[in-house]
Amino acid sequence: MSELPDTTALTSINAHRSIDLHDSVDHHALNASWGDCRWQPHPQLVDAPAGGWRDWLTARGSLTRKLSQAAQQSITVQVLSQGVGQVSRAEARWLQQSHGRVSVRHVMLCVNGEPWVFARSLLPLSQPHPLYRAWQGLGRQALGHVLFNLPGVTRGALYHCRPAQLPITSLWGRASCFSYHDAPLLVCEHFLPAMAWHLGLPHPLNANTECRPSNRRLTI
Ligand SMILES: C=C(O[C@@H]1C=C(C(=O)O)C=C[C@H]1O)C(=O)O
Repeated sequence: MSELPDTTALTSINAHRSIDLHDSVDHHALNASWGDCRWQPHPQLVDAPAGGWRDWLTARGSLTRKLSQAAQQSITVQVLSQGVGQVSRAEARWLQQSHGRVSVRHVMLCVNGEPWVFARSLLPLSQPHPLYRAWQGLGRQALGHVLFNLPGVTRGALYHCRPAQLPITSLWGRASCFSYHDAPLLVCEHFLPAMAWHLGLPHPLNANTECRPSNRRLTI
């Protein structure tokens, strides 16, 4: 089977947009440092997430839809980048792609312009992927709209990571592998302080501390 063409090398789709988050984000650093994220199966964290966090970490439906219901507003997808990118060893193992190329999509799921969730999704390119065309055409449409409206897509077990494992301020993270006609697609989602603040979720490290986000925003 021939490799699918993907001419972009970590192309920033929104190069003209500036990101002004709680921390300044060097996107390439963000991509390269992803390997530091330690995913654990749910039972290992079973007692850790307090209060409403458990529900957010274990819900298996569309996160975009759940966020939109909780915020009572529509969610906007800000695409940070999409194109061939680096994957960590753990991610490569997860996708069984130790030598293959992978297309990496980084987005912020935003409410009122504030980033609530950072998501990193990976689609292997080492052989033709049945979701490749839809993936390439996503733009600002949420990946969840494709994944949860396509019969035959299945979702594997959810894994979690503890807060503060990204170069931006992140709270709990969750990840799982979707499968369509045996082709995998890995979706990793990290909850951000603005979401916790607006939804009244407890600070993951100190239940008595509020998750007040910085007043800096994603600017477009
Ligand atoms: C997977 C979903 O799609 C969301 C949208 C994403 C995107 O557009 O890149 C990525 C991760 C998700 O949080 C979902 O809604 O559950």
